[in-house]
Amino acid sequence: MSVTEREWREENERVERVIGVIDRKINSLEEHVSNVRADIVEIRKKFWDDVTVNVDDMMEAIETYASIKQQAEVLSERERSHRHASRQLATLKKLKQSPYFGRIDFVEDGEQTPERIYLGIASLLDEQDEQFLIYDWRAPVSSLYYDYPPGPAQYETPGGTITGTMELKRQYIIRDGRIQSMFDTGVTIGDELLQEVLGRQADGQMKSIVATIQKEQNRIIRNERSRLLVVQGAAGSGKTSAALQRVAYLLYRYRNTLRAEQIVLFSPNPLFNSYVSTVLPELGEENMQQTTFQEYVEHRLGETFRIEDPFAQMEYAYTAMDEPGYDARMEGIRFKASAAFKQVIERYVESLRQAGLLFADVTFRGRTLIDAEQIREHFYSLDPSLRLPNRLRLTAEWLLEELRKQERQERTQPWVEDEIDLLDREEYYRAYQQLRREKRFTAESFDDFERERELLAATVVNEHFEPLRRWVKQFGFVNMKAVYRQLFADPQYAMRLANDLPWPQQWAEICARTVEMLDRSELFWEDATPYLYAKELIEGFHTNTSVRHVFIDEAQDYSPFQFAFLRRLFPHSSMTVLGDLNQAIYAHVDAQTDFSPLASLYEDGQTEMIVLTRSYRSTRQIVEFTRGLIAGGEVIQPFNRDGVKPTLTQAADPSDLAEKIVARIRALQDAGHRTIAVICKTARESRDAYAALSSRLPVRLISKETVSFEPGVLVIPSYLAKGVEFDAVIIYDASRVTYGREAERRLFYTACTRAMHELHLYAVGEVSPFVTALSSDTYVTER
Ligand SMILES: Nc1ncnc2c1ncn2[C@@H]1O[C@H](COP(=O)(O)OP(=O)(O)OP(=O)(O)O)[C@@H](O)[C@H]1O
Repeated sequence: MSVTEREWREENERVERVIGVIDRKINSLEEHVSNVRADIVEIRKKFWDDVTVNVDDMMEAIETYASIKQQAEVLSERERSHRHASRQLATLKKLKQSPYFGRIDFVEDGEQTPERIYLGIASLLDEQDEQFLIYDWRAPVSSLYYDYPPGPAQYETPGGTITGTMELKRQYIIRDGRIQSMFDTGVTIGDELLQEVLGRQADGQMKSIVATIQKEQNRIIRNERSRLLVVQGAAGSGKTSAALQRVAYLLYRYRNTLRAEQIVLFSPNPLFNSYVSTVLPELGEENMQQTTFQEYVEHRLGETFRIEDPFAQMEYAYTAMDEPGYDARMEGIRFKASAAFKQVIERYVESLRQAGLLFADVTFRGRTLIDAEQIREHFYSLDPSLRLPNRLRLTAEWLLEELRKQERQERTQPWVEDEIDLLDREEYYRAYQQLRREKRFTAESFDDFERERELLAATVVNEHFEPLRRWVKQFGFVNMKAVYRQLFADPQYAMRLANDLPWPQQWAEICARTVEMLDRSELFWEDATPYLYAKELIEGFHTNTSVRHVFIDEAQDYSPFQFAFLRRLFPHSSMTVLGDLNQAIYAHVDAQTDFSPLASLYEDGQTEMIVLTRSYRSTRQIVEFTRGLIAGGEVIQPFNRDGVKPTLTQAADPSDLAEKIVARIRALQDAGHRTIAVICKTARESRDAYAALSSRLPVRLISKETVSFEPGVLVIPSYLAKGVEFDAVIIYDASRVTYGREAERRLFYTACTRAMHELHLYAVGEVSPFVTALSSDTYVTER
């Protein structure tokens, strides 16, 4: 629909008018900010002048305290005001560049005239603070824009449903305060704007999509009904984008009660964290907390074990096929992530209520104070109907009491004397002063040398016992490593617990490998969650009660174990879980075919599932190629953006391969592509590719330690490219040797679907059967 000249003029005038208002607001806010800043500097400078520090007299001390407190409160109020104003200023400056991106004219039922609603990244009131010049995209009325074409429409407000008719829906591209283009649209969100947005070059950072959110994505963003929202979405369907806009939405919707740090996003790797970190600031919001499951495990178990990282496990799964024990380890990886093994752990822990829990001696300076056997006897003498964590708490109390007795005896040990003699003068004096203070109100005199030695001895021993008490309070006396080891030490042990459960054939070998690792204080990645789960069942669950929303991206790579775990960790939190089962690349998810294990996490009726099948990232040609790589791919709909077909090039040998790839990269650069990724299957292959290419052109090797990437040419292992995208993707080796086994199909699919504009595959020798099985008109063979 075309927009008339008169309308163009009116719209231009409106933009100018609005920018005028923004300018004036910016000016007055800048003045305010600078005044507040001056206040803060002044208060900080005079902080100690205004308070009379006199702590000798009780009354004066109280006054001094009150005065300090008052000053501190004024200061923190000013600082808060400064932060708030600075944030507002930053948002206004963004609005000045692009005040809004959409308009709807909506006539509410019962009204005569339509209201014009302009949508932008934040609300803006006129100078009288009466009329909205711009509505925040998250305001209830704004959902009309995302959900309906012109015609009958309705939206929800806290007070109920509002119905009416949308008479117009218009979109704008406004840059540097000027309308660059504008169009009216009949369908939900017009193709033109999306074409424009999706056709742009990538710069290594994810973008906000507020102007073009699609209806089905809006359902995810504004969902408030479900405690668990599960999104299964095709590659490039906007799962991550929707998740981040949802964070922004929640921060707006619950702005009086929810803070950014109460939202946690679990991401697949640190690189991804940096990739998405700009979206929320772009929308004028603070970033949520970001972490990875690995980081959490490290935090909990890193002091006890050297834990294999998930990428090392992945590297093993895809490179070690010829090593002895490979099949057993892979079977172990799958089994240890399964619901069956989770049950084994639960049954095992249950059995420990009667017998079998293993303890550690309580030792001090190389001597055993209370041995494991005594602890065991005490523990099992407690009421067996009590839960394990409660019995441990009682045991800890008993141990602390025992320690108190031991501590008293310890004071006469020769080492204590030595230590007292070694106290430097200052410590001695401090101890002396402290003792004097403590004795101030008693009748005893403090002249007695013996008495002084006694008290110093008590202090010294007390200090040395402190870590031991802490250790007891943290249940260090449970020999958790031995408890977990016991499950594998005799292969029959766990099998007896299993009876009806599916069981791995190579269990004996799995057990032997696990024990070997544990004895070296190492933990395979596949053991990390079961170990932690068992530990928590025995000792009581750690919980984080302040977090309100947990987002799990790339959820297909989590085991049911990990989900159950996160659910317990964040008991007061809702969850948004986003994933694509076709991109499940971890060895443990082989057997998992859907997200159904999630359904049991919350009560009935609290879970909702949304499926996204439209893919936005890649051109139509790329989607038509990639969807053929997976079963059921025909449901994936490409967004209709045109590009060149993927190419397949066979090279004669590795040096021919490098030459051809270098030529391709140069051509891609000449065509204006800024981020070009040479995707390899593994880190090992990446190193080879890097060695072959880096002497001929500048390339950057991405490894698991890399924390951010900039535009340019990258060589990257497939599993680190998860979740991110590039203008052009080169598959370094699409041969049968590299991508031939069924287990490699999803890895291959994940790698190919990272491409936005161009996809080029290379192979030395026989081509991967995943490609040759495709219809030959989905790609072009080049020489
Ligand atoms: N509504 C939209 N408007 C504009 N761009 C969009 C929209 N939805 C998605 N995109 C773009 O499509 C690309 C893919 O989005 P995103 O990374 O969120 O998908 P994903 O489902 O998480 O993908 P994957 O599972 O493959 O990692 C991004 O460039 C994103 O900006």
